[in-house]
This record gives sequence, structure tokens and C-alpha cells, in this order.
Amino acid sequence: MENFEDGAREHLLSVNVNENGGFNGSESKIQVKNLTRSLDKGVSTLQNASLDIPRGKIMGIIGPSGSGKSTLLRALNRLWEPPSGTVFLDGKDITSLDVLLLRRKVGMLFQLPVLFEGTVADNVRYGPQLQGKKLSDQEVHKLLTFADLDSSFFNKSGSELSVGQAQRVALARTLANEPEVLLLDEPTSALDPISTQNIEDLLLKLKSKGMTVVMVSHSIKQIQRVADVVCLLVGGEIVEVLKSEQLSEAKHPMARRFLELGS
Ligand SMILES: Nc1ncnc2c1ncn2[C@@H]1O[C@H](COP(=O)(O)OP(=O)(O)OP(=O)(O)O)[C@@H](O)[C@H]1O
Repeated sequence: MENFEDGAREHLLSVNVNENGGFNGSESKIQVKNLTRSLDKGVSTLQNASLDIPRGKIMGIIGPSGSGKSTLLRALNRLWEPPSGTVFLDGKDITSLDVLLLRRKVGMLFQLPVLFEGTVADNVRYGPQLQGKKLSDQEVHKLLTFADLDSSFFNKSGSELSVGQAQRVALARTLANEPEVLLLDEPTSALDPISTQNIEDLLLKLKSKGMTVVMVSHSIKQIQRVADVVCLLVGGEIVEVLKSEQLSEAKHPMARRFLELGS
């Protein structure tokens, strides 16, 4: 899978090439500072959340249902608009950036892939086309190959694909925008174990190429397989941030219970 190593997607690879990869003391790609989202009647979805997301690493976000994981993730590319001065990408307040530019830099993959009408190739070309760029057939093939989809998929329509294949097309479509950060909201919860493994392998491959990945998952085992660092959310608060191999050392009682019961 060396498809990104030359040609048009090259600059995706060049991101963070000089980073040492350590997340202690390494520069943050995204910083969240005192992020709160208040709902009606004084209830908060997020309370004073502060988090450094390390560059070129995979951060997992886990926590019980309703703890604010999706809200936190969606704030990172303004699918939910955070207050100014709370989320920074490469040190810049994301609310001061053009929102479409931000979403190209910070791409998102959802639980269920929604493909547009047309062929797989049309889907992959969609993002660049919005900027007036037409990806060549070769560039589309490279993105598909990267997502472990062979040439036979090029002209297929979304309705011919399994959910797992569609998720990989959605990933190729997101990567066509050359993002620097990939956000994933339970990307494998609708997939079978083999498709899940495909996606996990792709995430590790992206990390090896310098991508920063932030993934919400309900599966603690999945987080342990792929994440370098884990953020535990309970009741809208970030209660712990740990290296994934230290997950069993979490101290917060709700976090401990969640970990003990989790699969
Ligand atoms: N737009 C909204 N309006 C009102 N309440 C909301 C809105 N979005 C989220 N919430 C509430 O905020 C809380 C956190 O939601 P969020 O989806 O971020 O949690 P989550 O940890 O991702 O949950 P799950 O694991 O079930 O997907 C929930 O109680 C939810 O009902």
C-alpha cells in the first residue's frame, strides 16, 4: 500500500514528517481549552473539557453513552460550532478559519457511510471537484487501492457495496481532500469483524504516514488495538487521559466500571 508515497496525494504524506512521534512533550495538533456546551435547564453536554491531541498519533475517545464523545468530536471540525477560543488547530482558533477549509483539513468519517449518487469514482472525486480539481483515473485508483478496494470498484454504484466496502469508499473520499486530521465516530460499529479489521489496519497505515486520528469507539478492545492515547469522558467531563497500555490503571470510579464492563 505505497499509494500515497508519490503522485498527487504526496503532501498528505509529508505532514509531520519530522515529528518524533512521542506524545509526551510533542507538539499538539489540536488543543481543546475549557470547552463547555450547555443545554437547556443548566445541563451540560461538555464541561470545561481541555485536551491536547498529539500530532501524528491515534487518540481514542471512550466513555458511557451520552457522556459527550460525539459532541467533543464534532466540535473539532465545527459540525457543532464551539465558542471561539476553545479549539485550536496548529495553534489557530478554528472558529477563525474558513469552515470548508477546516473540514478539508479535519475530515470526518461517520458510523454509517452515506455515499452520494453515482459511481464509487464519482464519490472519491467529490471533494476535490468542489475546489475545481478533477482527480485523474490514476489518482482515484490510488486512493481506492489505499483503502483496499481493487479496480473493479471504480465504476460500481453505492447500492452494490456492502457496508464495510462503502465505509472504505467513504474513507477514500475523505482522504481525497488530503486531510491532516481524521475524525471517526464509531466507524466500525456497523461492520463485521473482518471489515472492522480492514478499517483498523487503514487507520494504522494512515498514522504511519503522519496522520493525526481521533476516534470515538465503544469498544475498549478496539481502542487498545489502535489508539496510542485514550481520553475517558464521563458525564461531559474528561476524567482521564492515558496511554492506551495504561488504560487498566484508570482511577475514576465510573471510568473503572465502564472499563470493567466493556468489551
Ligand atoms: N443537539 C442537541 N440537543 C440537545 N441535547 C443534545 C444535543 N446533542 C447532544 N445532546 C445530549 O448531550 C449528551 C451527550 O451527547 P453525545 O452524543 O455527545 O454523547 P455520546 O457520548 O457521543 O453518546 P453515545 O455514545 O450514545 O453516542 C446526551 O445527553 C445527548 O442527549
